[in-house]
Amino acid sequence: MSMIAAFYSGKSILITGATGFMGKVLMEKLFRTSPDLKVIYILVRPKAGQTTQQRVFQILNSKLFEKVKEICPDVHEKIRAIYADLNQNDFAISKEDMQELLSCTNIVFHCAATVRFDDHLRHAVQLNVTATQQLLIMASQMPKLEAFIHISTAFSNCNLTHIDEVIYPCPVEPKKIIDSMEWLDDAIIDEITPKLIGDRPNTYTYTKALGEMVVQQESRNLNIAIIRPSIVGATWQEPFPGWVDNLNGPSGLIIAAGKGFLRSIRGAPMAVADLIPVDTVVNLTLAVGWYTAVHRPKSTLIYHCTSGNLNPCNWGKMGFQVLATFEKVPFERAFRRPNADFTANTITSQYWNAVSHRAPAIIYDFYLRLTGRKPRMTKIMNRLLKTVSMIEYFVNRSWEWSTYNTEMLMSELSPEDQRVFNFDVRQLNWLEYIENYVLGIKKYLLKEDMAGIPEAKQHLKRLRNIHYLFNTALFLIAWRLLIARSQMARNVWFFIVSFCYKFLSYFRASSTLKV
Ligand SMILES: CCCCCCCCCCCCCCCCCCCCCCCC(=O)SCCNC(=O)CCNC(=O)[C@H](O)C(C)(C)COP(=O)(O)OP(=O)(O)OC[C@H]1O[C@@H](n2cnc3c(N)ncnc32)[C@H](O)[C@@H]1OP(=O)(O)O
Ligand SMILES: NC(=O)C1=CN([C@@H]2O[C@H](COP(=O)(O)OP(=O)(O)OC[C@H]3O[C@@H](n4cnc5c(N)ncnc54)[C@H](OP(=O)(O)O)[C@@H]3O)[C@@H](O)[C@H]2O)C=CC1
Repeated sequence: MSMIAAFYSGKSILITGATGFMGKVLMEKLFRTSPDLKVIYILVRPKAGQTTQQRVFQILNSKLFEKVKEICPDVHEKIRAIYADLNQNDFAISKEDMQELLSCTNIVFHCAATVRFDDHLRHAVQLNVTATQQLLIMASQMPKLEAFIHISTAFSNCNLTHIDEVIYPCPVEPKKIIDSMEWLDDAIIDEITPKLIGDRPNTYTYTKALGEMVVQQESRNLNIAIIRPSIVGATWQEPFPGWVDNLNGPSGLIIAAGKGFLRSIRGAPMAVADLIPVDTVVNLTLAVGWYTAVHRPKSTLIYHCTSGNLNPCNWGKMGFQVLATFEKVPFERAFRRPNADFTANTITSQYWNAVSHRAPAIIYDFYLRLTGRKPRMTKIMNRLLKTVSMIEYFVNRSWEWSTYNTEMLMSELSPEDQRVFNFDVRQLNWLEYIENYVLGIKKYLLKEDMAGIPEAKQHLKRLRNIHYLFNTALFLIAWRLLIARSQMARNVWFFIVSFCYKFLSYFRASSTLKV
């Protein structure tokens, strides 16, 4: 019997960010392994014309929850969606709902965040810092609370190269930042943002670091733990391999590469690609929830959920395997044949950006214009290159995260818990994982049918022929122009032609002699 699964039975659990990538997988695993849990409260806002109830309905009817509905048929009754907006005071939660949350919650998992790299500092602070502070204040009024688990990121201290499982202070106190965001106007915030974030690359990593400081400062006598995952990718094993539902992290770039838009990137092929499957993060999170509540460590423990030090894979190998999978299961209607080249050299990368990304987009838009259609490829390419510029920081460096606490926790688990809540990334086979990831993107994100693979392969063959034709035509035109303008080129040309002629004559003569 799993001790962790048993621990969550009968519990009332509050999850923020449950509609997000990680939140959904967390809920799914909880229901699948502890179907006897009492209730999961989720804080949800209406979005894209959907009410909170409609959003929950959509999640429960997705492929991800198919197994759960067999194991826990009353799952609909065990989810309590509470209307909430984490940007508002008291999260805009009604008095009755707040009362219920405060009096019943046993465990809190705080997953909600803005993960946009370029979010305005005011908004990033509001969600990643102020909301965390407010949630902790709420938590301190929960008499039945056993553990508060905060999800941060392994990149909150990406300005360092070796990162321990400790909280590193930021120069300006989070409280001061929160206060200043209330009265400074946007223009001034824009001006001071680079100074505040310092040697971090974006507002996301900076505000996640501030969020950790807030957790430390507001911890009072709560049992708190912080989890720091690295780059979260598709599921490894559970509930099935390759599940993913958003474009964050590598997923969007794998699509761009598979569709032939993105063929090269400025990145160090030997740098560690610290990906971690989302189900691994969720298993660790649930194990940490159990450990924090039952063992009540004296101080706030931080757990790194990373792969690099235990089972490293680099970007070059990853790109190679992604490309190999495209050969077997290509994406449909590709713009160009896929390539996945990581080049550390800035000039080479700029060259490929011009030749392999911008020029084809301009040529295609020209063709669209000629055929009376609206040009769009240059716009798509600009957006893509903006995204690429934002992730370049992360694919040109390697980090070392110590994992003492995570390994200590692993050793505390019973063999059954180690199996059910497996977060031992040493068991991960990267080649298999990446192949399933690409397949998952094709099925669950692009919603492409496997029956379309022969046609997609045929399309790639046509693209290859067009590529050869185009290159040959380009070469001939360039050569013709060169010959017309330069005596030297003409001499070279006549030399090559006469050499070929002589070679052929010799070959013919020697074969006649033999007969
Ligand atoms: C040839 C080389 C490629 C080879 C590929 C195969 C090799 C193997 C794969 C590996 C590739 C390398 C991947 C590296 C990834 C590394 C990421 C490292 C991150 C570490 C940070 C820490 C991790 C975390 O803690 S947080 C999670 C990460 N967060 C994110 O990923 C968020 C990123 N997104 C943003 O910040 C914004 O969305 C931004 C800035 C990219 C775009 O903002 P903008 O306002 O311009 O547009 P949006 O309104 O947001 O979207 C417009 C449009 O773009 C689509 N889109 C959104 N995000 C992405 C994306 N990541 N990739 C592609 N497309 C994206 C979005 O859906 C919109 O489309 P519409 O059609 O207009 O709706
Ligand atoms: N994905 C990754 O690679 C990594 C993620 N992390 C961390 O993991 C956690 C989860 O990330 P992930 O699931 O990927 O992120 P998502 O962007 O998929 O999910 C974010 C969640 O936060 C919710 N949220 C955002 N703003 C509000 C708001 N104003 N009110 C209520 N809810 C809100 C979103 O709700 P809605 O659906 O309404 O927008 C969504 O449920 C975050 O803390 C992130 O920092 C850490 C390392 C890597």
